[in-house]
Amino acid sequence: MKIGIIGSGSWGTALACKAAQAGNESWLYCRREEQAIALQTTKENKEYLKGVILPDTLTTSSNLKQVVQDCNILLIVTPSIYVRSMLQQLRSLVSAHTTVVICSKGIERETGKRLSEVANEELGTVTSRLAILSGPNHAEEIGRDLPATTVVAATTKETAEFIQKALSTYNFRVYVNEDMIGVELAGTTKNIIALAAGIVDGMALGDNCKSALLTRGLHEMTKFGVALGARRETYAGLAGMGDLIATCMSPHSRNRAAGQKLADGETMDYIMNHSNMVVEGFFAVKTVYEVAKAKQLDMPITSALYEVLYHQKAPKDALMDLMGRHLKDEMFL
Ligand SMILES: NC(=O)c1ccc[n+]([C@@H]2O[C@H](COP(=O)([O-])OP(=O)(O)OC[C@H]3O[C@@H](n4cnc5c(N)ncnc54)[C@H](O)[C@@H]3O)[C@@H](O)[C@H]2O)c1
Ligand SMILES: O=P(O)(O)OC[C@H](O)CO
Repeated sequence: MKIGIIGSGSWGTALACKAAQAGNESWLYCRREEQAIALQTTKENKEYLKGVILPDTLTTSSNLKQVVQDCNILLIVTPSIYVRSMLQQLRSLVSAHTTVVICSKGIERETGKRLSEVANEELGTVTSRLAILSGPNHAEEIGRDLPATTVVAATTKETAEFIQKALSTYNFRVYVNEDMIGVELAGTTKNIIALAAGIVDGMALGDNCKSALLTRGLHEMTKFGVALGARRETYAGLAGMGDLIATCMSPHSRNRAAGQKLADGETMDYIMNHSNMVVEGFFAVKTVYEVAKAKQLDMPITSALYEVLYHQKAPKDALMDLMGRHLKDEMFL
């Protein structure tokens, strides 16, 4: 099978390695021709996934048509802010037999739409085979072929199982889940909690505090997802709790690291302008905050982080406000 990967950052590169390892013809699209040539000749993506040797069955190209033509599966792995414009470029190249899988984690900033909704708007007249892939997946570890799992949810179970078979390897176990909304929103909202987890680490608030943040964070993620049509059970699975743990605990997480830098006194503007890597939680917090407000959902951690990131509230004041909230029943959604 031919698998095209759109986005040659760390996750796109790691997924391209997996697609090749699973026995497929793997085509990685690079926006810049010099990057495509560098990756092909050095067999390494030094900028985004240093130290991972690219397999010989992985081809890089800056020619979008060459990558997309006759693809059975197309993985979309750009940062969420570029997904719509990328899908618009793909519309004339994708055919009815192409399965399009969104692997980015986020929701559209301007509209609050899920990326699979955006994909349906942009490609729905061309293909109905749309899917989401999400889970506890640090590119650095998957690139090194450490054992990992992920979840795929699609418009039909048959489509999800098709992707499952195409991408699974002896060390990469792909599960399917019927809840597209939950898989997608869990992957988006865990980045918000990961930013907060980095602040907790940076302020040395301790393990009790961090585990409280993760637990109450999962509660808040679930509340948001269920209000938007997700299934509660999804949040106890790999795309929910699994990814929350991976992102909040890992030294690889860019979201967690950004939170830690904030606690160390760097500004969010500085952090965003001094990294070539995407910090999705920064965008997600604003959009999720606005959607939650419109739906009158009480999202205290998201709201606190929104104040810290967008209105320069001091993290210690946000913490005091969270701890001083009215006392309540733990399970009340
Ligand atoms: N890195 C991971 O471990 C990981 C794992 C799972 C999901 N994701 C998700 O995958 C998505 C991509 O993240 P990443 O980590 O691969 O990216 P990255 O941070 O490693 O790299 C940034 C990417 O943005 C691309 N880019 C920059 N400007 C662009 C533009 N104008 N148009 C299109 N692309 C542009 C760059 O080419 C590069 O591919 C994100 O939504 C992220 O949350 C990442
Ligand atoms: O490095 P982060 O924080 O973008 O997280 C990467 C993945 O989403 C972890 O599953």
